[in-house]
Amino acid sequence: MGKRARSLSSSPHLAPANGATKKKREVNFSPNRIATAEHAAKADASPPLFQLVDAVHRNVDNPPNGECVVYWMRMEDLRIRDNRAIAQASAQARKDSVPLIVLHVLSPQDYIAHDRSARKIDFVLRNLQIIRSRLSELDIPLYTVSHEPRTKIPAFIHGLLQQWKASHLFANMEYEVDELRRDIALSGIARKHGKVSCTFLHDRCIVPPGEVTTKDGRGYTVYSPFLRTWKSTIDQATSDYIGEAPLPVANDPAVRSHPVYSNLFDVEVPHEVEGFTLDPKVRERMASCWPAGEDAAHEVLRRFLETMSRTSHLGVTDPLSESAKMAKNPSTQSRLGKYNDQRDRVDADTTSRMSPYLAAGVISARTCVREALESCGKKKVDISRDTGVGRWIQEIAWRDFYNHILAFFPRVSMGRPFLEKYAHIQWETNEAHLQAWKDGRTGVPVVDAAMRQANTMGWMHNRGRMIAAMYLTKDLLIDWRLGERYFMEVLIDGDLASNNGGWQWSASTGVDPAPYFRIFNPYTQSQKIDPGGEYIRAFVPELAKVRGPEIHKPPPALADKLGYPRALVEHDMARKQAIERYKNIGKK
Ligand SMILES: Cc1cc2nc3c(=O)[nH]c(=O)nc-3n(C[C@H](O)[C@H](O)[C@H](O)COP(=O)(O)OP(=O)(O)OC[C@H]3O[C@@H](n4cnc5c(N)ncnc54)[C@H](O)[C@@H]3O)c2cc1C
Repeated sequence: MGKRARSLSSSPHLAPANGATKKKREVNFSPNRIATAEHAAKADASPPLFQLVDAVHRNVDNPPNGECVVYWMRMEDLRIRDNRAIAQASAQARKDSVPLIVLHVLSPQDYIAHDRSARKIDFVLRNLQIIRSRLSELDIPLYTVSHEPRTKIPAFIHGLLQQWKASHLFANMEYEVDELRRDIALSGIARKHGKVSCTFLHDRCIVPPGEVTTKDGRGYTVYSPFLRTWKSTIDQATSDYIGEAPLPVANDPAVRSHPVYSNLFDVEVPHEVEGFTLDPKVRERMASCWPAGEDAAHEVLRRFLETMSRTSHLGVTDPLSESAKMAKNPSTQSRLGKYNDQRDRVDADTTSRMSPYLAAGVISARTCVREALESCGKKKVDISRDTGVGRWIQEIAWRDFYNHILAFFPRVSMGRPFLEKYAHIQWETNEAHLQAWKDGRTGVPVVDAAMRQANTMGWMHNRGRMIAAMYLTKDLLIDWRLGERYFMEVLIDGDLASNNGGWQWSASTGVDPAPYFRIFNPYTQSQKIDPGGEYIRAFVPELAKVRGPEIHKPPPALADKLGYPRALVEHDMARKQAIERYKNIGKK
């Protein structure tokens, strides 16, 4: 984050709904939340990604012989398969006939600065535990270490590299401002000492930021032309963009008796990080809804590609619990095959639910696209609006798009609206309304079902996210950043680029946003995405017995009788007020 101009006010600690057992750790650390317009403009003028790319070009070319190669696995990188940095690190280690060491740094201050949810940290640890044992089978140690303060991480890493006599470090890039600046700092230290070559690779997106640009080299800010160029870029070298990176090769088992490296095998992955402890019941529920590990991620994907959707799986379920029904013709009948028509329905598992795995890098976006195309017998990337696979790949392209925005316009990760003119909208500061929204007690059933789905599962359907976000920002006129932060605190798939993109779209402050005057009517949305009310009944038990259209908008007398809250605001009035507020920026 950049220097703070002001911080956001909201409830001082995590809402209990997210399962964190206590207030975030008592550390003397208060990250800056909102940069000034000047700092944001400065970052946009010289995006740190391009400084890092430049630093990589000025890397130490021929480092002195070392005794190991290090791969630094980040929290969005939690896999061994199809991972470019570990593949290159392994190739370098083989070339130099030295062992490969894998490093993971837990950084609690970064978790606080980025509003990481305790659920996400738990998911990271669960995945690391599996990775550790997989790597151990290859005689590769995974060394997990916690470090504070976060500003000292570059020097700390460099110290470790020296201690281990490493010649090379490889890592996949993270596109958030703080992380880019951290890597630039490490590159600088390494160059100054001249002993270690640090290589940062593009791996998160299908097409790296910087490769899909307008004719004059700028980042696209509208999705449709981005998508067309994205596809034509991939078509020029499909296997380069979606081909699989090789697996790492096993170390010589002699590494287990090395005086220094042998000890690294003994270091276990912790079961929790202080301040991010989950209530045991929530932990169990998260582990059941989101089983960790690459095998689980691949199986979740396989089922999406080959099996039919289930109404029994609209909510809290183990995605691998019962055998899903195989589609006779997967390319038209599977969840992928029907994605084009069914993706907006919230009353079954119509979408892939891959987001926690993609956000933590438990599976690569390349693998998802490759396997989706293979399942339909396609060789070229399909982005057609008329096929399930085409529509689904368009969603993966949205993920790329928002990452490109993050890289080209760092302001969005500095708490600033993409459209600076909206910085001065006068938001309401109604704590009771904000809390009701968080708790799923707004009195609008579809909004409440969506929020309770997030609170219970750590995940929400895309339509639910759009409706809940639009409701907070337009009906309640509450600052989108408070919603953005709450989603990060409660979701297991919290991802800065997609979350910020989604919030700024809903608040009409972002790239290619919903125009401010086109405000969702949550009641008509509800009828479209949950026509029979199954989704609402699953998450809002007060309404479990309501049948017919009243489920979408219970009359006040019925709501009172059932102990369900009355609507906080009247939608038509709220809509008019929001349009006025957006038209007259700065005025209440
Ligand atoms: C307000 C708001 C907040 C959001 N916050 C997040 C977030 O923190 N993390 C996150 O991963 N996604 C976020 N999204 C995007 C989207 O809602 C989720 O990616 C999607 O619901 C995940 O479900 P799925 O895996 O079944 O998606 P599918 O429909 O199966 O799509 C496949 C994948 O494509 C990507 N994708 C799909 N839709 C989008 C989108 N609109 N923008 C970017 N990528 C997309 C995701 O990686 C997803 O897993 C947000 C959207 C909104 C409107």
